[in-house]
Amino acid sequence: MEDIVLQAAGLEKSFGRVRALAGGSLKLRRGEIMALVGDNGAGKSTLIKCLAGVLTPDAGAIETGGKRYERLTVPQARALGVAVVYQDLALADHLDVAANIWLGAEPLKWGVFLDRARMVADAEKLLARLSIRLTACGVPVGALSGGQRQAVAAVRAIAQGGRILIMDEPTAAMGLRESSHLLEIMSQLRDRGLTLLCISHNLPQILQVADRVTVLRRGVTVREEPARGLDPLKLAGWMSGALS
Ligand SMILES: Nc1ncnc2c1ncn2[C@@H]1O[C@H](COP(=O)(O)OP(=O)(O)OP(=O)(O)O)[C@@H](O)[C@H]1O
Repeated sequence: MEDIVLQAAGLEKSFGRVRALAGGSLKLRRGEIMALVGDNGAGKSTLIKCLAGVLTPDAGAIETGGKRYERLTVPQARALGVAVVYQDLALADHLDVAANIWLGAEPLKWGVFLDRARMVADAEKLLARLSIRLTACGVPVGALSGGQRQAVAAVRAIAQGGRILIMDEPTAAMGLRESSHLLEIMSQLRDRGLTLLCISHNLPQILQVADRVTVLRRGVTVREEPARGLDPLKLAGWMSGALS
């Protein structure tokens, strides 16, 4: 049976005269990587912002956690486990891995003092549970590679309750080795039962890890396909409209 964790249907959103979304839909299953693809301006960012509660759709609905929402606020989306791992990552470079994982949700001793020992122990436990190997937890994140930083941002989202992770171009500006490390981490997170929705322009690369692909064209979801064996050229054809 399909285990749907989030479903969006008929989402519409206009900015003045620009129709960014005109029928965006999406179905996310537990423990899958869904690639969200489309040409520039197809509405991908607008769609994920609606899911994360950053934008209010003009029409359509989002179903998650057994309820239907016509609008979500950011705190509501977070409480429902929807977390965006932003491209700029919003990490504190001078703080170490453990401090970044618990940033804004630090464990306290006697309700007042920062419980550093617990912070490190919990971070290490979580990384081990997710099978993510990073340099020691005491290293400032400013010294990590792009892939490792992205992993820290994803782990932070999970530590703070994220179950559906939205990643916008996670491997953009990364070298080959770094991006393949990150793709590996994404697969591990999927194998631990997390759901990943990932915007990507790099079709051959995202097809290496995605389970399914949603194609947006001019604000409309035109395809939802299994990723296995999908030809990137065919995918590009659906994106541009050269193939219907
Ligand atoms: N805040 C905004 N104000 C006005 N127009 C906007 C705004 N946000 C998005 N748009 C427009 O909506 C359309 C869809 O934009 P969106 O950023 O969602 O597309 P995208 O698929 O993410 O594109 P890209 O791959 O280039 O990031 C575009 O025409 C864009 O210019």
